[in-house]
Amino acid sequence: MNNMENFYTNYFKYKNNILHANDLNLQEFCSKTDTPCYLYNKNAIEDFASIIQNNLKPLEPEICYAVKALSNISILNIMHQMNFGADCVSGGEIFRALKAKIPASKIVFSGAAKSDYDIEFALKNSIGQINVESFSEIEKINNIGKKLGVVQKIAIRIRQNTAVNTHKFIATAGQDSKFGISASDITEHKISQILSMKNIDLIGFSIHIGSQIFSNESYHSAYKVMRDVMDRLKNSAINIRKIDLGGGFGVKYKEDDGIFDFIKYRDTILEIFGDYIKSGVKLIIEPGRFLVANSGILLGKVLCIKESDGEKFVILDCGMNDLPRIALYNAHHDILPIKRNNETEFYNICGRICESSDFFAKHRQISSIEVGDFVATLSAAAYCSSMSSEYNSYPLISEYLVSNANVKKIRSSVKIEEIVGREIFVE
Ligand SMILES: Cc1ncc(COP(=O)(O)O)c(C=O)c1O
Ligand SMILES: N[C@@H](CCCC[NH3+])C(=O)O
Repeated sequence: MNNMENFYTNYFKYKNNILHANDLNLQEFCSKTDTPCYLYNKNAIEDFASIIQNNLKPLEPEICYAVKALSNISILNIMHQMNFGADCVSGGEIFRALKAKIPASKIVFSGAAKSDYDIEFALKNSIGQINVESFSEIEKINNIGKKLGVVQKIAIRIRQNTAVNTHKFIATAGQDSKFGISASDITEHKISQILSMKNIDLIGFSIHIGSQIFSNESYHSAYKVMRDVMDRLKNSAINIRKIDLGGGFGVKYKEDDGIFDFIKYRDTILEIFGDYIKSGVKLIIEPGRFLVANSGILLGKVLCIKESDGEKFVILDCGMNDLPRIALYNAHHDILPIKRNNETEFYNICGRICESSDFFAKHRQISSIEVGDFVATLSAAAYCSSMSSEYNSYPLISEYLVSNANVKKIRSSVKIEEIVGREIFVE
């Protein structure tokens, strides 16, 4: 694999015109399993992790995987085996990370606003760091810390108010961003107030400007904002021990997409924070998408093919409930039939949900398919299962993990009886 690439093509390949995940024949797999389902490739995740580790080695960052990207506990345990911590945005994600054996000390709790319940859960479990996003949240943590007899380490998330080069729905910076505390509000006076709180230990700053970012300029300008705040506070009593740089590294969804330039990224960090790193301050990064996106596929079956007014429609037994990214962000996902032949056709490939935005691809040329054939939607690991829903009363689907040629189930689908069983029938 090209050291800088993290595309899926090394992990999902045709052999004798049948798509394989490593050495696993996906035609055989789909024929005997419960499609639709997701299938993730452990070898791919490990390789994508090495790309980050190798390129950022000189910085020795602590890597905290952003759990929201793909939150299955077996995936989190792969991250743990690689010595990564977890970036969580809810008590539920902290629960998952702990269940996956990630040490509490390696858990960072981020999020625009946190409930008392979640803060209490975090403090009771002695998590490593909370990235705070408002001054009122700091007071809340201090009060809960007092009640529990805990001193909580926090970092202040700095708001970046200039636009970031990515889809506007996945930017967490810009004028209308709800995330973080404005740099101008982080004054020496505020810092001394925080330092006087007995149940708070202010250990540094954090920033996260959005997701699927390729532009080094976006990182450069955000990290400069962070550095300027740190410089301005040089004479305060703050003892900076952690600089949390967030995640957001862009991945390839199609052949002609760019690749994230980790060397430029590394140089930017060294340029802006080199002196802090030299003096022993630890960096944290929080990659989510980059570690998993191209490790996974969504496997579905063709339920129906029809031609209507000259347009060919393929309808699959999965949909936007399983993979909402296309409907939400007009995202591109490659689609490959499991059995390939020499004929191609242009299809509108749709999900089975009763929404017109439920499609996988419009006018996409792929190898011709028939009813009953299996189809893979690629790059389906980041923000797919974790954002899926039971819309139209379709249960969440199974998840599988392949490692070399071995495949294991890592989540079972549920039965409709279980879903309806949560409801309370009031007549
Ligand atoms: C605070 C925080 N850190 C890390 C991430 C991970 O981002 P990505 O999956 O783009 O690396 C997110 C998601 O945007 C986030 O909100
Ligand atoms: N859900 C988004 C990423 C959001 C990242 C979290 N702030 C996506 O599918 O691309």
